[in-house]
Amino acid sequence: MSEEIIKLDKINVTFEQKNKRIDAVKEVTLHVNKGDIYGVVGYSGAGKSTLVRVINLLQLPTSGRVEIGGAVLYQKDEQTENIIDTKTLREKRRKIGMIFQHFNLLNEQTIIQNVAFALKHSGLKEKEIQEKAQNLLNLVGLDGRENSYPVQLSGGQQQRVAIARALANDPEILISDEATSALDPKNTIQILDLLKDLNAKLGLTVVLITHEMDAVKRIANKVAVMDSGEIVERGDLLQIFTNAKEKITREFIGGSAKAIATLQDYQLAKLQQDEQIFQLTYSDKNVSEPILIRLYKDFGVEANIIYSNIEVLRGTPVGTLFVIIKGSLENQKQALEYLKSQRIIITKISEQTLVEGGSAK
Ligand SMILES: Nc1ncnc2c1ncn2[C@@H]1O[C@H](COP(=O)(O)OP(=O)(O)OP(=O)(O)O)[C@@H](O)[C@H]1O
Repeated sequence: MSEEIIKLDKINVTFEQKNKRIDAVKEVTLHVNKGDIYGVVGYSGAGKSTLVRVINLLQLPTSGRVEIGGAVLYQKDEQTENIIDTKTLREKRRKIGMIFQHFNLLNEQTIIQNVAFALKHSGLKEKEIQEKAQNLLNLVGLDGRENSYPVQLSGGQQQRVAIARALANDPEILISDEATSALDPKNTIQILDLLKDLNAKLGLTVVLITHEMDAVKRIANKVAVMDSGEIVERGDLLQIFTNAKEKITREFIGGSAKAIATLQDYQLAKLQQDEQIFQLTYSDKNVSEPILIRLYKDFGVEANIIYSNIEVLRGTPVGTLFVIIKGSLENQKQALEYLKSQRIIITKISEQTLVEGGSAK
């Protein structure tokens, strides 16, 4: 079984202001396996930053339990509050790197000095610090730039420095809080690919906070959707993309999920008695196979495509078709069995699904 490196249980964070109480995080349980790239998406104000700051107790929860790498950092229920001692907390925090939208580099220092700064309390000798800082810069693709100053670098390069700095104390976890939000599309892709690379090379667990589903699609294996302080949906990337239940998830995913709204407005009313709508999702080698032609030839079932889309999830093309299948019930049943045998995920688009997802814009 995979090891759960982050275990947040029943986390609540409430901010009390003069006349106002803000429940920023409500009863959130989030478990992240070692080696996951776990995307947390949501609109601004959903509570994403507050939730991830709980992981290293930069934000103390109002109640709940925080366990990181098997150590309980914080636990509070009605009777008791237990928090790990300051010294151990400081050590634990060093094992959790963080990067942000703003790179927060020291502008008067060269980039190698910026990285070395994070090693000040590492116990290493000055020469070892310099060597390690250089290796980290090499790791993030900045060899040869060590004596540049932050202003001499592009945004993407500055974020690489911030990543090298975040990795200085060999963290097992990296929290990325909107780290690509200020970057142009090309740099965004490069930084995301670097995070994926570090995840593969170092076994680094990444928590990726973002409002951009494209970032999640590119590198995450799991995703949670936050809305008004709660996680409203979560799962494996493919599962969420093929079978999102919540309207807000569909809004984030766009593409085929949005097509459901169009179906409600347009297609469903036109269905004949011997017709049903299905969403077919297929990946890998299936993508190019002429499956629908076989449905007609082998099973006498007509399949009329009303929407098609291809997404690339973690480098794998995933196709989605919405089809109206027409034929006798028995033939339809056989055709669906055939599709299943081809490892195609079939979701019947029922009236209920359409109503639930229908108002997505
Ligand atoms: N220190 C604080 N004091 C009071 N309210 C806060 C504080 N920090 C966050 N909040 C409020 O908590 C809610 C959640 O904010 P949070 O920053 O976690 O959301 P977010 O999903 O990360 O959005 P963004 O991407 O805009 O940061 C918001 O209503 C915010 O105004």
